[in-house]
Amino acid sequence: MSDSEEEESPDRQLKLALLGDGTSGKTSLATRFAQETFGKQYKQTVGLDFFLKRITLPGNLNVTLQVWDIGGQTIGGKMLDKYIYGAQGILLVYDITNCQSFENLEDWYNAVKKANEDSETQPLVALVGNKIDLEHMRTVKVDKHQRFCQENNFSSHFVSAKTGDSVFLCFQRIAADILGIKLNKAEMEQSQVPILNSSRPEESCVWLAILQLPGF
Ligand SMILES: Nc1nc2c(ncn2[C@@H]2O[C@H](COP(=O)(O)OP(=O)(O)OP(=O)(O)O)[C@@H](O)[C@H]2O)c(=O)[nH]1
Repeated sequence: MSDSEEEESPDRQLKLALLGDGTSGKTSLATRFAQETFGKQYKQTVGLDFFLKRITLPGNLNVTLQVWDIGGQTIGGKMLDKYIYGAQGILLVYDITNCQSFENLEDWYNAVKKANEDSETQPLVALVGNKIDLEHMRTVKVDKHQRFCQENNFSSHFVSAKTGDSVFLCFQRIAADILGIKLNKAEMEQSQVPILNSSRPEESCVWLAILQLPGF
């Protein structure tokens, strides 16, 4: 066998876009996932931020996730279409303690449909209820969340960027769904625990760049 035949095949690359109202926790989810950090201080995303993280799915499949953290203020802006375009996965993020952030997902989803109206393939869409550490302040009923998922064929996720609860699992499930890979129960349970104290040496995390685009 020649050297080239022995070389590993290149990583799969997936583009995932985080959409939703300002303060729903998109940047916090991206940084929790890609950097295993959390900041209490709110700093509005202007335009978009961009993160990369490499994960390994069952079957030793290395996947590099490009996470596009799109600022909540971009809704209605002329760049939003371009940010969404080409994403294989969309995470519609809301804050479970903020009804308005849930109601406004309809507008975000419309923007996704518009950006993809000429595409042959449609992105996989996931509904992500964030801030489950604040369960006692929940104002968006789980029923409502589930109904929205069923009506639109979204996958369903509840996470906390603050504690890390289910954040890795959320990204892992979405990547696996896009690639048609089934995760078994053990794999899902392993990823569900808060990632605050776990070390995952097999994953390398590269924070690439922060693009701050004018006009929003
Ligand atoms: N308690 C709690 N607070 C959170 C969580 N996720 C985010 N926050 C807080 O919510 C605020 C907003 O979080 P961001 O991640 O900046 O929100 P965003 O959706 O990126 O906001 P934009 O940049 O305006 O689009 C910050 O003060 C975070 O610390 C969470 O899971 N639990």
